[in-house]
Amino acid sequence: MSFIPKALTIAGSDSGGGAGIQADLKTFQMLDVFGTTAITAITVQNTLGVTGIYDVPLEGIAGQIDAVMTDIGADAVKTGMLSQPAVIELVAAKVKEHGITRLVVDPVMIAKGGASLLAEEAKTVLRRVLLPVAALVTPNVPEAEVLTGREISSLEEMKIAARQIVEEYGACAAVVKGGHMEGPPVDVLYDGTDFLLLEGVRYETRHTHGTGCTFSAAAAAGLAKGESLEQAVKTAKAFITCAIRDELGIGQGHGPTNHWAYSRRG
Ligand SMILES: Nc1ncnc2c1ncn2[C@@H]1O[C@H](COP(=O)(O)OP(=O)(O)O)[C@@H](O)[C@H]1O
Ligand SMILES: Cc1ncc(COP(=O)(O)O)c(N)n1
Repeated sequence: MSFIPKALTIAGSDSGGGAGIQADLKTFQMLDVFGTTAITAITVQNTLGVTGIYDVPLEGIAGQIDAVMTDIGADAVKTGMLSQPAVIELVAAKVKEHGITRLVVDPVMIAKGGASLLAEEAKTVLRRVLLPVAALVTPNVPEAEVLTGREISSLEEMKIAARQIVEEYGACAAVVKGGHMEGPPVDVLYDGTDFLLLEGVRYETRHTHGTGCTFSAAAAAGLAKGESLEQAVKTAKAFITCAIRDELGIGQGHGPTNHWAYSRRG
């Protein structure tokens, strides 16, 4: 039997299928990685927004992580919605306990519809305990502003934020995503030594629900396959660009992206 790369996502469930655990699993599958899950919260969600959040008890989250790691294992792990400080502390402890090194942290804070997915007091905990064990952190610009306490309105300021996340908070690398900036969406990777700009084309569409989840899951899939960080984020950028470009038109609000598009591209 040939080697099957495996990735674990620790994140929230999106009943609408576009973000969270569902986006992560679809992305892993399309990139030939076997996906496993530890669900942190169940959101009642569709393309119009989030109308309920049910947190999974800590023992349940710990149990899922242990069940996966002690049997199946994971070549990479990613985190999404962690919602509460105690969940972040637990995940950081489990990362150390299981010796997880390829950890992608997507610091999910607010859903596209505006619902808060991370408690206010959790933001400092995230910075203090999870960033130091991350191989890659993938904030969008508003998340990078919260993490660094800086306003970001230019490419230069995105670079400063990416460097701060690595040099001050201890992550191995950070990519600050430019989807919320004006003009072409450029993402900035800092790996502790060099900057890499991931250039993109902006598509005018409202179907961008789950773009951050999908990007970070694709990066985790690349790391699970043993790709270099640079290769993994380049593939992630291509994957999300195709997924936004070939919109599905599902739902009445911010619809999901197209997880088939990258492998079906011409
Ligand atoms: N309209 C768009 N067209 C093309 N790429 C986009 C668009 N919006 C976001 N992206 C890309 O999708 C990814 C996620 O972007 P972003 O919106 O910044 O994060 P999040 O989904 O976490 O808010 C990034 O690679 C970004 O450059
Ligand atoms: C369970 C869950 N996790 C993450 C997001 C963020 O995704 P987005 O910012 O693209 O709406 C979400 N809406 N729901």
